[in-house]
Amino acid sequence: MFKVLVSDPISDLGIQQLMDAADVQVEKKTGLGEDELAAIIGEYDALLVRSQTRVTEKIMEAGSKLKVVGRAGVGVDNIDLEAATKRGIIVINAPDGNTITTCEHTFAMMMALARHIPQAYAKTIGGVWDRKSFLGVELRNKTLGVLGMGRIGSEVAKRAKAFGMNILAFDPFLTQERAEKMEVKLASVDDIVRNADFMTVHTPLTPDTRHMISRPQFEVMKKGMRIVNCARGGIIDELALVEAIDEGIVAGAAFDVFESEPPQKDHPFLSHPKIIVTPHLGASTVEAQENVAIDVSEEVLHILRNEPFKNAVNMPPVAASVMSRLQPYFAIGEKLGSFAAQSANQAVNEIHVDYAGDLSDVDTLPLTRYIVKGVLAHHLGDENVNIVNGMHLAKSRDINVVVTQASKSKGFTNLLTVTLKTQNDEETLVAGTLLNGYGERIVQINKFPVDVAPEGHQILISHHDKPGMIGSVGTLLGQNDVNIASMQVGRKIIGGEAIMILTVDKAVQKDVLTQLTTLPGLNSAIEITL
Ligand SMILES: NC(=O)c1ccc[n+]([C@@H]2O[C@H](COP(=O)([O-])OP(=O)(O)OC[C@H]3O[C@@H](n4cnc5c(N)ncnc54)[C@H](O)[C@@H]3O)[C@@H](O)[C@H]2O)c1
Ligand SMILES: O=C(O)[C@H](O)COP(=O)(O)O
Repeated sequence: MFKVLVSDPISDLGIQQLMDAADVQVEKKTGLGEDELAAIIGEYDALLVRSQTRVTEKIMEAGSKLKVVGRAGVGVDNIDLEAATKRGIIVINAPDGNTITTCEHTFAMMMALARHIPQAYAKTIGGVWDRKSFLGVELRNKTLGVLGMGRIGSEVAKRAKAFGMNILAFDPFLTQERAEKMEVKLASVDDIVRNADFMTVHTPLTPDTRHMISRPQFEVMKKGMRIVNCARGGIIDELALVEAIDEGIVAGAAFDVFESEPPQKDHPFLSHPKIIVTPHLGASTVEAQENVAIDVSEEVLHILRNEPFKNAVNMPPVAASVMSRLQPYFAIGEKLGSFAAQSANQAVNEIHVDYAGDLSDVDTLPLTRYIVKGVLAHHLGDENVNIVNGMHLAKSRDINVVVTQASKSKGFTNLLTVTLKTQNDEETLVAGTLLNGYGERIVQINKFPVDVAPEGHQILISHHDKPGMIGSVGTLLGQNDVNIASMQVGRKIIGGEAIMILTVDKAVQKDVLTQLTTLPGLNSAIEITL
């Protein structure tokens, strides 16, 4: 039974599939401090959060069973990604579910700013009928500068066009071609600052974007600018903004987010007549909360059940087209890695993976992660390695991961060859393929061609090719109550070196392997479990 802790308010409807899953127990405990969370996290396999819970290194350290942190939303700045990656904790988010909702909130803020709605509301309900103080401006024919043209920024630009606005857009990844397609004008930050009437930011908070609008930008800013921030506090320098408003450069600002949340009671935004604020409500609609919770619950289930999942924040994204080509190979890739590590059973210096045939023209990194996981898990334990931290663990142990593509596929439609180089410059090679209609097959072990299904308990025997070997191995295993399900023999030349690979029904005792090595002509016997 997997235990999932929900530590922020997350939509019940959205997490219904987790609550309904027979193998999952969901517990909700919101409002916990770091120490309180660290004290209980050890019991849980998954943690679901929004932006309130700070998932710090201390919490991950205490989360000995933690496999995944699911963020029901976009921003993961409340999660220590480096600490998660180091420990193999997968961090996933729900990047699409709240895009429209946040875009609509941006518009609500822009309209409220243009028409002084919060200020007018406050006065009206206070009994003052003031029709003079709140002269607004239209959006029509105004220029809107959009900084960050990702999911939300693009939707904002689309809607702003419907309001008759002209759009200046800046994003390091926005090409001229895409800008034209979206009917926006590609601009620099400086162009926007100097020419826009309204400006809205939709970037993440990074070292690059922190205070990207600060004193130098305010100094050259078009007079009367109105600024909206529904992205992250800190993109716009808060103190410099207040100064710019007081100096008459900026006409007003609408902020949903703060450099520190919640803001201190004496934060200058909270009492400024030209600044309107909401308490980080950008994603707070019924629809968005349901969407993000559904998305994140689905992925958490996949991860807990060891099923392939789409994207993790602490791994590079994989295009759906690449994923659909690679996914069928994940299981055999991991098994080949594990088989190679178990048969080498020595410290590994290099993991060399060669992809051929169908796998020669696709970005195979996600598949390599499974192979590396398979190799390392034999030495480090299944619970300590996964596809998120495998590459990191290999690097930290000075294990080179070398990938080649497009070598000969030896007649197979697809061929994965894993070669482990070990300390004494020895090599262990295992190659496998997915055979149409027959599934996974190991087709080569070291220099010997074989045809073996990689599953269950196997015994890999190295021996001299001579009459009676199969019989003596079979007899000895029979005497020890080990039932053989299948057997394959591989050799290069008659009477030379050979290998035997047996699939047996249960784990083999160590002393049975020792007895096998006493048989005349038998060099080694290794048990391999897949
Ligand atoms: N207020 C809320 O409740 C709320 C809700 C959802 C998202 N957000 C925040 O909104 C922001 C945008 O979300 P999104 O889903 O559109 O993300 P996104 O990843 O789709 O888009 C972000 C864009 O910013 C661009 N960018 C990065 N650095 C930049 C720079 N220096 N200058 C200009 N552009 C830069 C990226 O290229 C990308 O296109 C994030 O910070 C997210 O956390 C806030
Ligand atoms: O990054 C996000 O998704 C937003 O900031 C929403 O945060 P929330 O889930 O805490 O509302």
